[in-house]
Amino acid sequence: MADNVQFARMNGLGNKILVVDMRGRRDRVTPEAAIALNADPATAFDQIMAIHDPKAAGTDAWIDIVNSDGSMAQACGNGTRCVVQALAAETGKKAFLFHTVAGLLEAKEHDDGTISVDMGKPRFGWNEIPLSEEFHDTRRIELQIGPIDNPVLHSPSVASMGNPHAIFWVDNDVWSYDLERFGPLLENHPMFPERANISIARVLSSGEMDLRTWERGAGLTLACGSAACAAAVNAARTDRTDRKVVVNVPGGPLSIEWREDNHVVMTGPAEWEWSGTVDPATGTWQRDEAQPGPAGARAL
Ligand SMILES: N[C@@H](CCC[C@H](N)C(=O)O)C(=O)O
Repeated sequence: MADNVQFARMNGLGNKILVVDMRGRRDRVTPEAAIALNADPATAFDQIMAIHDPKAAGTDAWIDIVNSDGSMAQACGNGTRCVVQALAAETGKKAFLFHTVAGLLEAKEHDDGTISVDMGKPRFGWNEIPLSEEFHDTRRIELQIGPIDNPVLHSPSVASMGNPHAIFWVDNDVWSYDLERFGPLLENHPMFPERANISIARVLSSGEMDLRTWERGAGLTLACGSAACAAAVNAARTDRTDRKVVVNVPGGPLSIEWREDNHVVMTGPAEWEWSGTVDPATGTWQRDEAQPGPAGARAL
């Protein structure tokens, strides 16, 4: 047990997150540990957010993001809010600058407990997402699923929020689509050489939409923050909505603003559930009944 680290089980609108404290260590959470943790119903998760020592001056931490299949992700909006809440509870700080493989992320906790994350600038180039085919206009690409003459889902908008997203626009209730069936087919479609997060979006008004997401490397989720950002920017650039929208994901509403400086800011809640210790090499874990969590004191 000497090699164990603290972790907190948290969620961002139901997106299941394990925040793992890897500060002061040189090793990383292994894919084997991630797969073992996900196989246990008590610790099953969508993403691990592993907090490492900062690698650059002026930043608070380096964050590794691990999907439940053990693969690495470049962005996780809901997980970032969880990291902010955990570190704010530990340090009393309200504003943070994180470093991830996709770049720098500014985040802050507000007085009402909600957390905003500047998710950076969206990228729309076909080779930035990336796609395997050249498209000059990624607001609507040729891709469909279902019968060839009557596709169930077709013509998505695509974007990178650091990670790849495809947004399929629908007119009907987002729950009337079998995302559990079509999600994995589209996630692994040859169009997406690095796979993709697949979302179904229904625009309700110029300021609101419903969204369901099949996450790359994690499957069906109650919330995907980067998908909400990708849906919001694509809705705005296809004139479906304004640049400031509420995105209703199954876990609740997220506020997304695509600012004039091209940065996308996501605001929403984070929730601590319980804490424990885990071996980052194997995933062997133990619950710590004494940890009070953010409302009391330390979560990590
Ligand atoms: N839940 C996340 C996104 C997770 C990453 C994704 N599965 C990927 O591999 O890109 C969020 O809240 O943004």
